[in-house]
Amino acid sequence: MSAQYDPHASSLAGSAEPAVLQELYAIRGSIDNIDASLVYLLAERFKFTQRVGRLKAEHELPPSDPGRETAQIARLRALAEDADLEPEFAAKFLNFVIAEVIRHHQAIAGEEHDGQARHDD
Ligand SMILES: C=C(O[C@@H]1C=C(C(=O)O)C=C[C@H]1O)C(=O)O
Repeated sequence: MSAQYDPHASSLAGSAEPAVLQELYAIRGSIDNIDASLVYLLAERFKFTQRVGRLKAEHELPPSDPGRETAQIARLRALAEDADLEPEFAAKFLNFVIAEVIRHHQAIAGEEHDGQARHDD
């Protein structure tokens, strides 16, 4: 955790009663915990997708898999509906993450290709 992080950083400090601010900070403590979990979860997801990227590059498979993506987006939309989360938001979020993963896979494939080209020299 960053040593400089101030959990009470706010532009609202002078605008509300101390009791209101106390409640706000308490709620924000949980928001902070969730945000930290999201970062750890995303980091772990990217570790796995990097493995997929290396596997695909080794076997000359394309970086993206549209069939898999369509199924995942449909699944996430349904989960979001059950969880009372905007399905459109869930789909946008997953698409955003997948686009980044595909960029990584393209980079890994490029490195693999460069490595092979050097090896063939
Ligand atoms: C991770 C993969 O590669 C890409 C990224 C995906 C993802 O981030 O979930 C899904 C499909 C692929 O377009 C995969 O094929 O499993």
